[in-house]
Amino acid sequence: MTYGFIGAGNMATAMMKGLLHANVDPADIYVSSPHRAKSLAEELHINAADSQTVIDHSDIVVLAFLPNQLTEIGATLNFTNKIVVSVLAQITIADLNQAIPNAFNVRALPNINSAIGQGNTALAFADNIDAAQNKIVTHFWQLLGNSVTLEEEQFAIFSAIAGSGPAYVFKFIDALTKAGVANGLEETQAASIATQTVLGSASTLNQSDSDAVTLMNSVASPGGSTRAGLDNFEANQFDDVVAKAILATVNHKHA
Ligand SMILES: NC(=O)C1=CN([C@@H]2O[C@H](COP(=O)(O)OP(=O)(O)OC[C@H]3O[C@@H](n4cnc5c(N)ncnc54)[C@H](OP(=O)(O)O)[C@@H]3O)[C@@H](O)[C@H]2O)C=CC1
Ligand SMILES: O=C(O)[C@@H]1CCC=N1
Repeated sequence: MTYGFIGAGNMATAMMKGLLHANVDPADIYVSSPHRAKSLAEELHINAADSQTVIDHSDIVVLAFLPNQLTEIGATLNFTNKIVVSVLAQITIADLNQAIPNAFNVRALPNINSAIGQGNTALAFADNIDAAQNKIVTHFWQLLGNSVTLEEEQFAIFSAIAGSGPAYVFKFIDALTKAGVANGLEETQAASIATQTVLGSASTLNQSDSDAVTLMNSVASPGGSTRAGLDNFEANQFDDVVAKAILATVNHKHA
């Protein structure tokens, strides 16, 4: 199986690193982009080429440029009979079928954790995709982590929580780090403590039969310091802050 990437930015790099993490042969990965592709290909020992060559050499073509570039790029390249997987946020199957007719189009919404095989990706398939093609695409995403088929109406909220979500988790880790520094820790030490705490907590929740609130309460000893902190989160309407940020994410329209 050969994999082509049109675009060599943050998300494309995460997916290509994820394939390599899953032991895909670097010789089977192709990438094109105006600036970054060549140096990235040298770094990852994969192939850089012009976009049409990438398409022609690939069994699966992944679109990983910005959403507002679809019409122009779609009009200049020939994707006939290719399986085309777009990760362009907010671009629907109908948009893809219009911009890239004569292809087998798939809409995907991944996240950057794909780079280490810990991705979480939503998928929607055009009507002309058959079972064998569905299997090829699903297998590709399984190499990069978890994937789920989702109604297109739910892509916006999936994108906010799973696609943008890593940024919000990193923001929380940064806030914990800053609080650690403000209270006397050295910065790299504070960052390491905060990161390990988030990593361990997510794993504990993932391996537990409990939900997040039950585990939260299990940390808060009666009359203890955690309850004081949780009360402060509550007084500052932490849930509301998060809900508003997610709503802003969902409602944002790409230029
Ligand atoms: N970042 C993320 O976590 C996620 C991103 N996405 C989606 O992924 C897509 C890319 O986002 P992201 O990686 O963050 O953005 P970046 O800005 O990092 O990457 C955009 C890439 O598009 C390339 N590009 C520009 N013009 C062309 C062209 N004509 N032909 C080929 N490539 C071109 C750029 O090339 P060059 O670098 O050479 O200038 C660049 O590598 C977006 O559509 C976004 O919605 C979806 C889910 C998560
Ligand atoms: O910020 C963005 O538009 C993309 C979509 C999800 C994550 N990054």
